[in-house]
Amino acid sequence: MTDHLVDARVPRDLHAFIAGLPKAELHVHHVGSASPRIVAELAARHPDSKVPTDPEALADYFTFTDFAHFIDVYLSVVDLIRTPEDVRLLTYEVARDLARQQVRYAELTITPFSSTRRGIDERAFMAAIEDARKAAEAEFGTVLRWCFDIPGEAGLESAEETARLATDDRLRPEGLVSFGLGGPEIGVPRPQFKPYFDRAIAAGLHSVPHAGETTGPETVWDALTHLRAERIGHGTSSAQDPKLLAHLAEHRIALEVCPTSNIATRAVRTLDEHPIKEFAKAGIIVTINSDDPPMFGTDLNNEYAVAARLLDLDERGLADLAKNAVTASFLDDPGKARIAEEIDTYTAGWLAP
Ligand SMILES: O=C(O)c1cccc(C(=O)CC[C@H]2O[C@@H](n3cnc4c(=O)[nH]cnc43)[C@H](O)[C@@H]2O)c1
Ligand SMILES: [Zn+2]
Repeated sequence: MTDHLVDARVPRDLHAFIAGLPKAELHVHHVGSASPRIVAELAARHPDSKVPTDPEALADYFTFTDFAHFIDVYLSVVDLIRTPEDVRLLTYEVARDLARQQVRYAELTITPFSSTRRGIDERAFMAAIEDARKAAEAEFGTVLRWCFDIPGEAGLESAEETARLATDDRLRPEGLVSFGLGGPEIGVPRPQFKPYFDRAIAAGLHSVPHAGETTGPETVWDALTHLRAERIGHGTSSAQDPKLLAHLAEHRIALEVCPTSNIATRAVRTLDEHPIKEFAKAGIIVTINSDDPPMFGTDLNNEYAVAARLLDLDERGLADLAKNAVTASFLDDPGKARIAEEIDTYTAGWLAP
């Protein structure tokens, strides 16, 4: 963890505990996880890009005035990824960064439409991510699975293309487990995507749309009722609707909470105003995630430290958060048991007198 991420309000030894804690991450974006080094390297290959080629300059470039600005910047990085080798390099390096944080399992959200529409051959794209996934598992021990998401603002053409890539047995990658919906929520009503989620669910994929990130609780209800969401990306505005909080808790619909993301995109004003405490009080399964870590000046370990401060957690509380992510994941049962056991063993060893 780089020093600027260490929250001085969290005891140093809790940061050390977090750094070694085996973790799972369920809400982290492929392109959004490109490190400043990788982004700068890709930008240097494409001088026509407005993306800085100096990693140090990226911190300013990754400062957003609002969510729409974030999407613009995000797409400028998407534009840098133009070949299957770019895709493989990015994916492998993201896995390396996850492994460095003791992430044993991650569901990486990928937007294939954004790459195929920019000219990357669909079969070469799938081969690139699968090569990187297998290499990462062999070399880092980190298990990756994919979520393919629809960039909702790109409309039903992108929904059709994403559903085709996710359900055609000749194309869908072995690591694909879920189907999502990303991008701006404002002006992008969820119900229109029902046919595409129905196709994905019929093909055995799990539904995990973003909702309630930049719009109200009705978007979360729509994701639940029309898209049959099993988990919700962010779900931040759920805190405005006590009936929704109770529903999420009763039906064990986990929230993929990304605290710093919500501050960086101005969806939430300050961390102390983040509704994560309301979620925990309501008995909702809270998972902690970094979303687009380099873009938001954070990493997963820092997000656990933020959660420790906001929820006043000790080591056992942090271990429970990590196990929430394992429980809510789409990893097979033996894999879940293995990581949960690792978390318990690590925590017991840390707390042993
Ligand atoms: O690829 C295109 O051509 C395109 C055209 C119009 C709109 C879009 C998008 O909106 C892409 C959004 C992109 O952002 C990803 N993302 C990353 N972090 C978040 C988040 O916190 N909330 C919502 N979306 C996020 C998402 O996965 C899409 O790939 C693209
Ligand atoms: Zn996201």
